[in-house]
Amino acid sequence: MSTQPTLPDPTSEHAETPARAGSAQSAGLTTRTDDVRAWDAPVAAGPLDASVVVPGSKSLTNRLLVLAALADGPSVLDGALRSRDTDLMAQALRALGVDVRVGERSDGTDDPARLEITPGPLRGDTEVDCGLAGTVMRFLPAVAALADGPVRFDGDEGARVRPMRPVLDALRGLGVRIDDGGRGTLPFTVHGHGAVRGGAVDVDASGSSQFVSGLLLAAARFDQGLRLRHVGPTLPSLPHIDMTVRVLRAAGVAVDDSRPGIWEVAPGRIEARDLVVEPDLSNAAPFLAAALVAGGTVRVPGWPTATTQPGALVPEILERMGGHATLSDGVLAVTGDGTVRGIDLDLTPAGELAPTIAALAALADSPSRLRGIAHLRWHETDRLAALASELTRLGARCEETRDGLVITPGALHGTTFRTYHDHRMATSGALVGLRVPGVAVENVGTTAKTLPGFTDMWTAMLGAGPQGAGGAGA
Ligand SMILES: O=C(O)C1=C[C@@H](OP(=O)(O)O)[C@@H](O)[C@H](O)C1
Ligand SMILES: C=C(OP(=O)(O)O)C(=O)O
Repeated sequence: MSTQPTLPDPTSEHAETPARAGSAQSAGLTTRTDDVRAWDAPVAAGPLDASVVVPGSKSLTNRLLVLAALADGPSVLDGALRSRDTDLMAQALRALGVDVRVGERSDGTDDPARLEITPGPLRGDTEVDCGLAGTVMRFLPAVAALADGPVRFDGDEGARVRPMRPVLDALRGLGVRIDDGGRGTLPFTVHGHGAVRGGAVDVDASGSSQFVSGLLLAAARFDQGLRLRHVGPTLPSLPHIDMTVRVLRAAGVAVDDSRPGIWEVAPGRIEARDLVVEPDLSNAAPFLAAALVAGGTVRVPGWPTATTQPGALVPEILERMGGHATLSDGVLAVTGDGTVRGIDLDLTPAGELAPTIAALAALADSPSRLRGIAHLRWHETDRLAALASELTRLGARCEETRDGLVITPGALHGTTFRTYHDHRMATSGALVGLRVPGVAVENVGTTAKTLPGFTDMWTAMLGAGPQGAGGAGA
């Protein structure tokens, strides 16, 4: 059953996730594209009054690209996100024989947010660069298994510690040969032979919901379809799995999700569709949170009335932290008066919001506890270690628990805010910098993973540039 995201019962308990090998400081120290210069985060001069146009959802763009690549005819995506993660997805699909090109506006100029996708026979003997994108490394192995030869997967150094074993073992159970040297991580080779038998698999998705989504997305193209049962102790990011179910159904695929933790996808055609991508509500979060830190109002147009994005929880969370949120004519407005309240929050359904909420919590008038996010140890970096380290260096107290963080605000002072190649660490540093002078965000260019133009958008929000601009810059 696909539902609107809701916050869990505050009394629920969570199982432990083992510590990541290597600390946030050592994980993924180099990438091919990052700009390591620090960016002086601007301090808000007064209350905000801004509208911010947020580009398309990463999660929807990359799902819809995969489905379009597997569909029975050409599709057009409008409002698609163009960022490192989505461009890597497009590039990988091209390598697999899919025609993905940038479309045009009615006046004949290029429209970067319009992507035209024409499927072709899936080719092997090629390579996929996953960068640091969980959606690329978890969504494409099942697609590669349908190709006609070996597909070699690799990515950034930091990507080589992100878990892949549940996806690789599940595909093996469905008849696919994969070489990963026994590591259960990148790099690995999927030996596609044009078809996947399919059938029933058990998957422990407590480490990432993407293990489930990545198998469901291609499952209609398996000979027997798929029956996937989650067997782990916890299941993070359920809204992202609901999103997968929703986009599959919109493409005419029969999915049964009526039993909790079990998904059945019937074999059949994936219908080509022309679709418009919703704005990325998780990327909207730091902008809306800025209204609480600086006071004033921040508006985001194009806010969907019904969505499976976990960012749908942002208004409720920001209200609990002292803001006021209204949705009118598709515009979400968050107003604050500079007061930030501490919160006790189970973020199991929406772990990708944690860096933003943790930054807010460091500026609050009372301690906060974030729970249900043990799996963040396996995100772009070990986010629990990274947040604990950077918020502590700023002068707050931030301690890791077995499944989250306890944050006690303190007298904060400027420092270099280290970002560990994590786009959401960078936007969190910017948020703290609105109130704390002297915060320099290291490698702010890492925001290009999902939000190129972040620094221009941020300074525009503060009134120092065109409102809602998303153009050049980081
Ligand atoms: O399927 C997706 O698009 C995503 C699922 C989530 O992953 P986890 O379940 O690993 O948190 C989320 O954090 C990530 O940003 C995007
Ligand atoms: C966890 C995230 O990304 P990924 O899709 O790479 O897992 C994220 O964007 O917060």
